Amino acid sequence: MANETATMKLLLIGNSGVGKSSLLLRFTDDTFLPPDEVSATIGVDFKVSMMNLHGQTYKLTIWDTAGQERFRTLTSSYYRGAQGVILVYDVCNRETFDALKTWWNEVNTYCSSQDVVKMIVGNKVDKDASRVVSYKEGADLARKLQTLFIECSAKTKVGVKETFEELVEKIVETPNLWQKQANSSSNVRVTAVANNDGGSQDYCSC
Ligand SMILES: Nc1nc2c(ncn2[C@@H]2O[C@H](COP(=O)(O)OP(=O)(O)OP(=O)(O)O)[C@@H](O)[C@H]2O)c(=O)[nH]1
Repeated sequence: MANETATMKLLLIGNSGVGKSSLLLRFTDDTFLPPDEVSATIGVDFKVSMMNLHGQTYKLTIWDTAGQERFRTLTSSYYRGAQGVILVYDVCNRETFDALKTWWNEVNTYCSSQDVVKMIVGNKVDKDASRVVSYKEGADLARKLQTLFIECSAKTKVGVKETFEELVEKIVETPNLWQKQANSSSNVRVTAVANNDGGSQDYCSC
């Protein structure tokens, strides 16, 4: 890849309260707000973060979408042009894990690229005593869907950096995403394609 800043659009989705905004804040500002200072996302918010990976700089625009249905009015526009999607659940809340099926289908419905890289993320592993979804269940689902999986905690920062790095790494290894972006958007400054042979990956829908 050319030594020039490339832009990526990443998305955080999942039920309300799973910790999407907290993960974003931990990653971009290395901060965790106490529960009484956290408010639900209304519509969509986004932050920009630079990442250096293998000598290449990436400008990440990370979109944090509202989990609450009533705020999700512009769904298709969230997904437009996204190269990576992080599907978050709370390891202490089974309903949020079961809801991944719906979120997965939404990604497949709205993502403009078949090759978009998806990652399932189990958050709040610091609350071990309250855990109801095991690591194995998360990993099994990811294996079934042929997608990436990680557990993390926005509170303790365990796994947060790795989440974004693994996702970006996988996007870089998926040349179709870069070629499509370069072809479809003349004002996006991506001048080269990842120099590897990692071809497009098939993701089955559930
Ligand atoms: N213990 C613990 N609490 C967390 C963690 N991540 C988030 N929380 C708490 O979970 C609650 C919801 O977090 P948010 O980041 O607002 O969740 P969200 O998914 O962005 O919610 P919406 O904006 O409604 O979609 C807050 O009280 C956070 O402090 C974590 O890793 N560990």
